[in-house]
Amino acid sequence: MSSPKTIRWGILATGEIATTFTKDLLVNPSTRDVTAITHTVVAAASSSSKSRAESFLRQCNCPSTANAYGSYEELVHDPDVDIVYIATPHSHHYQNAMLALESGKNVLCEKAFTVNAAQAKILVDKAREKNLFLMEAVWTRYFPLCVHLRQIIESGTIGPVMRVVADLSVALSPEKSFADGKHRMVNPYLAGGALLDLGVYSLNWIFQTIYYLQPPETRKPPQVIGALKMYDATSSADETVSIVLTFPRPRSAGGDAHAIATASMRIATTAADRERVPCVRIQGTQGEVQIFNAVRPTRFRLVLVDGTVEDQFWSQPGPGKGSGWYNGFSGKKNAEGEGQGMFWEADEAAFALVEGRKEGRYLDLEESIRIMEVMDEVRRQAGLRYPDKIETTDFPVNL
Ligand SMILES: NC(=O)C1=CN([C@@H]2O[C@H](COP(=O)(O)OP(=O)(O)OC[C@H]3O[C@@H](n4cnc5c(N)ncnc54)[C@H](OP(=O)(O)O)[C@@H]3O)[C@@H](O)[C@H]2O)C=CC1
Ligand SMILES: O=C1OC[C@@H](O)[C@H](O)[C@H]1O
Repeated sequence: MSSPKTIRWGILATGEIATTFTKDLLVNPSTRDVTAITHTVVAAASSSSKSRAESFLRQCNCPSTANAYGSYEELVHDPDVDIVYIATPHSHHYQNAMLALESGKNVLCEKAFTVNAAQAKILVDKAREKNLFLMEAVWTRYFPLCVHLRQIIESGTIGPVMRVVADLSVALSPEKSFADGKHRMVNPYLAGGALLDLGVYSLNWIFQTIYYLQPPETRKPPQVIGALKMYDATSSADETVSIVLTFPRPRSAGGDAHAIATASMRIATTAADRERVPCVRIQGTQGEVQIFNAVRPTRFRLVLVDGTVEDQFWSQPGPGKGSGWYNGFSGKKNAEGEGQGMFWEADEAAFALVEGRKEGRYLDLEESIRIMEVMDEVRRQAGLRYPDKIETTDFPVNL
């Protein structure tokens, strides 16, 4: 057996998700039966200071040889970096990804991909021009649970999918949690709000079960009707979003499919029992699949019209040890023997590099653009615009 190919990562930014991702990246891939690739971290950069990058590398147990940088520019010029993981707020993705691509680096960029579709298209063009890999890090889509879900749909078990209802809502008490208005969830200068932060997951559940499963030549953008409620009268961050989508589909595929995407940082999906109330329902003519966690799902329920009710479980292998990894504001810690599950998207990026692919298999760049277009349209209908300096497609812009 040939030895695994090691992918050398550079981590751009040192906040919450950068920490979780980096810890997950360093979980031994053999714990999830991946043997052809491994990951290492060769560098991390903080825009605040070199010492912040140093303490990040220590905190994540990165190799002692990893370079710490006090600027993102230094990171993207490190010749040892194969791929840059971008973990800044949404507002910064376009500038940071452009910086990395211009410097010849492959990129895995956190969700939401950019602030608007125009930025996303320019990044995609740049990646193609430079023949580089680029992927949006919607980690949930790479979970084996989601791969299996899509296989179930393709097998016809639930019949043609006619409707998907998807919600990601968390009661965050924003006035209390983010009182000074600076937090990325409510700060318009960071493209904060429910739509880009949470709604993007709801849209991904819908897109992956309706749009992605159509042959590329029949995929058409959905019609969109959206409503946004703003967080407060003075802020341009939304707290609750509801979107109705109609996906045009050939009659042979079941005809048009409907979907409803919702998200909120004001009220939770369910006030009490998250284990019993599904947040995503994928409904076909012969049955449905129910999902109980829209971000880090570990179980789904298959309910068929013949009366079958079956729960299926997927673990997230890793060292866990209740180490306080990021759990979406829940404050819960991962159990002993668990990882977060961000390694699946990292594996997909690594396999793409090894195989010479320039896009991910489970969420390609055209679809990331389509999803950004839906969010643009919702904002257009609701009259929500972020500050010019983060909506711009100019590069470079000092944010
Ligand atoms: N996949 C997932 O489950 C999750 C994804 N996310 C996504 O990850 C991204 C970052 O979120 P998260 O890690 O929670 O955010 P944090 O605020 O914890 O971290 C963001 C980091 O970005 C850097 N940064 C650069 N410029 C700014 C700026 N002007 N304001 C704030 N930070 C800045 C900072 O790192 P430095 O000082 O080192 O440069 C900062 O630590 C978002 O796009 C979010 O949607 C977030 C949570 C979960
Ligand atoms: O990506 C995310 O996943 C979990 C959410 O709670 C968080 O706000 C978001 O950024």
